[in-house]
Amino acid sequence: REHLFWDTQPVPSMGSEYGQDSGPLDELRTVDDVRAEPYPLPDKFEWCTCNVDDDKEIDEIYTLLTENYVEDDDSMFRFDYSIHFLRWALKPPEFLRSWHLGVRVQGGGKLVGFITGIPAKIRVFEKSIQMAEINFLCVHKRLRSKRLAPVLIKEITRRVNRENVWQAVYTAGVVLPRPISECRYWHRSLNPKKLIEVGFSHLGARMTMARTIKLYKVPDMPQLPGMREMKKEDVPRVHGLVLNYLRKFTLHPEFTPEEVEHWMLPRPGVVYCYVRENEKGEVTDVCSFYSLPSSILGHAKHNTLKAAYSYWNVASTVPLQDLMYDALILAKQQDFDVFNALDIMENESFLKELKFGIGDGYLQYYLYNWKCPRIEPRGIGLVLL
Ligand SMILES: COc1cccc(CC(=N)NC(=O)c2cccnc2OC2CCNCC2)c1
Repeated sequence: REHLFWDTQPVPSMGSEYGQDSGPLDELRTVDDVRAEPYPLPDKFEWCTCNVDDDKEIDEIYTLLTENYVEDDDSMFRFDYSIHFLRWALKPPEFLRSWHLGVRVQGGGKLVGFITGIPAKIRVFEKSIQMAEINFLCVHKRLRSKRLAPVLIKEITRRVNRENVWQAVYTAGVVLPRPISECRYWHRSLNPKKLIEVGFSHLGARMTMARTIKLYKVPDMPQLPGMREMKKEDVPRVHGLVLNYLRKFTLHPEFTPEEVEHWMLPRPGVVYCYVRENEKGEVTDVCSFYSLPSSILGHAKHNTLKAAYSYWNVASTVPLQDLMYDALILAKQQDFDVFNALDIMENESFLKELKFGIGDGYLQYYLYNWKCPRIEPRGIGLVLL
C-alpha cells in the first residue's frame, strides 16, 4: 500500500535492507535550517504546548487518551494511562515542555490531538546518538482521517530539530516504513478467572476453571532470599548493574544515574522495582515493572484490566527465570491481573517456562532518520512506555 505521508519522510522504504553501514538518511542540517514557525493546522484548530504540571491540563490529556488512545485489535481494551503515570513518563531529567504538544479547537477549546517527545541517549550498532523518544500520538476518534497525525508528527519533528536533535525512536502496533525490529508480546495470567471473564484469555481445551486457577497460582512471597523494594540509596549500584547489562544489546539507552533514579525508583501505582540484597548486603540483581491498566470496553462487571509490564531486569547472581518468577509473585502481591513482556532482551529464556502465553499482535520498533540493519528482538534493549 502507498504511504502518502511516510514516503515523504527520512525513514527506510518498506523493502530496504542496509548492510553494516549505519547513518542518517537526511542531509545534515543545522538548527538555523529548521523553519522557525509551527506548521499550519487545518482551519478551526490551533497548537498548544501542554503543561503536565497543571491539574486542569493533565486531566485533559488523561481524558483524551483514556477515550481515544490505542486499543487492542478487537477493540475490547484501551490503554488507560493514569495521571501519575503520565507525569512520570513525560518529566524525566532534561525534559522539554515544548515537546509536550497538543492540538486544540481554536480559542483554547477542547484538546483533540497530542504527541510527545522526551530526550534520550540511545546507542545503536556502537553509535551513541541523542534522540527523542516519541510517544502518545493520539487524535480524537471524531477527527480521524483529517490528516492531523502527519501534521502532529511534522510539528514535533520541527520542535525536536530546533533543539539540534535529528533522530527519534518510537514503537507502534502497526507496520509503517519500516520497522527496525518486529517484537511479539506475551502475557502471564495472574488472575485467570477475571482474564477469562473479560475475554482477555480463554479456558484451555480440556481445562476447567479450577484447574486453570491452580495452573497459574504463584506463592504469596518471593522465593529468592533478600528481595526488597529498591530505595534511593540503591541508585548508584542499580545504575551500574543496568548500564553494564544493557551494553550487550544492539539498541539500548545509555542512562545517567539521575535517569536510573527517575525511571526505577518505585512510585505507587506507576512503577515497581525490587532489588536482591545478598548475605553481604550487596545489591546483586534487580527487577522492575510498570503499571499500565486498560479500560475494558463495554463489560458489565469489570471496568479495568490491571496489567504489569516487564521493564528493566538484571539477574547477575541468579537465573533470570528465577528473578522473573519473583517479579510475577510481586506483581500478584500488588493485585495485577496479568504480567506482560516482549520477546526482547533475554526474555525468551523465561517466557515459556514461566507459563506466558503468546499475544495476538506485534510491537514494531522504529528509528526516524537513521538507516541501519534490522535487529532481532533479542538485540533490542529498549522498553518504551
Ligand atoms: C490489553 O489492553 C490492550 C490495550 C491496547 C492495546 C493492546 C495490545 C498492544 N498493543 N500491546 C502492546 O503494545 C504491548 C504489549 C506488551 C508490552 N508492551 C506493549 O506496549 C507498551 C509499549 C508501547 N506503548 C504501549 C505500551 C492491549
